[in-house]
Amino acid sequence: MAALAVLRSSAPARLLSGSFSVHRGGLASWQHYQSRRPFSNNKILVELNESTGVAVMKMKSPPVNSLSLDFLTEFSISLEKLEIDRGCRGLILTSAFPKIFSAGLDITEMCGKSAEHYAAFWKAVQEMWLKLYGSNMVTIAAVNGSSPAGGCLMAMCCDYRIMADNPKFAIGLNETQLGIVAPFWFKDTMINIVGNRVTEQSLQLGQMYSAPEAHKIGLVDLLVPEDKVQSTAAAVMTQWLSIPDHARQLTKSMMRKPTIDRLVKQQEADINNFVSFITRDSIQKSLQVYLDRLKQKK
Ligand SMILES: CCCCCCCC/C=C\C/C=C/C(=O)SCCNC(=O)CCNC(=O)[C@H](O)C(C)(C)COP(=O)(O)OP(=O)(O)OC[C@H]1O[C@@H](n2cnc3c(N)ncnc32)[C@H](O)[C@@H]1OP(=O)(O)O
Repeated sequence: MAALAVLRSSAPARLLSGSFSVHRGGLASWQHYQSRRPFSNNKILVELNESTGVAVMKMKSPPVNSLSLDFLTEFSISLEKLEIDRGCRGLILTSAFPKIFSAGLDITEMCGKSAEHYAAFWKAVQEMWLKLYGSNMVTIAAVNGSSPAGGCLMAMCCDYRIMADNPKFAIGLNETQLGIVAPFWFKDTMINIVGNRVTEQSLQLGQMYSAPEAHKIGLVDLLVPEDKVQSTAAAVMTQWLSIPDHARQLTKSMMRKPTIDRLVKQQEADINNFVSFITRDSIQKSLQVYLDRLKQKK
């Protein structure tokens, strides 16, 4: 968080616009952030409304917004651009697809690849978490569909979660169902929202909660009809932005810094842990079985 605060105060918006090709239009128009990365297929659509200072980030990686290395890299770059843009104070994170917010980490990135690939992938997952959980902006997740594991983590990183009131949509950290283990920083993020007891049970069982259940345990803050998710997110954002930025940001930092520092202090060790865990034959087998089942369910 401290690192992001420094970035924000030291990079003038003019410089940002120049280096990242941010095109500014009239007051009422939406701005489109175009990524220049050659490998980018624009899996993330970002629209910044200059008059409100609110950006809407829509995940758009078919079919299910799984978090691949490319996706995560593009996500972190997009987020960093917004973070250092003084004209942007709030971020609404949502999905371009009805029914799916995000399917979580892309399982194919964790199967049958090299140790180097796993290390790069895990670093990208860490970066996504550090940037989103440590953001100075007001962040609101407009959860318009199911959101297992890494998808749930993204929503949990936000300051407030609004979910579509549909019992068919589920959210939770289901890692144990795949035969894997949610890392300590996933666990800490959940504890900070729902407390130790609920987290322990959820993680052991790999529990997915329907939208009403998630609301009941406090994993999501508000349930609204599917067609009201975006408008409600905008309305809640207005409330949050009425608080002076410096006071809100310092409070957020005070609450989240210990959790963030814990990973920052052992980022390399956490990558090594992940690589040695995911390369075990038994873990590779579990993931492959899970993936095959997913593909066969149709
Ligand atoms: C000792 C301590 C050591 C610590 C080490 C730490 C290790 C921790 C490692 C990792 C943490 C992991 C985090 C994760 O996020 S794992 C991912 C968990 N995600 C899931 O379980 C979601 C699985 N998907 C679903 O449940 C469903 O797909 C759905 C509800 C998201 C959507 O359902 P539906 O609309 O019916 O779509 P399909 O199921 O038909 O899927 C379409 C298509 O997409 C593929 N797919 C789905 N999810 C993923 C995914 N997460 N990754 C890759 N691919 C995915 C699916 O297979 C279909 O493919 P197709 O048949 O080829 O079309």
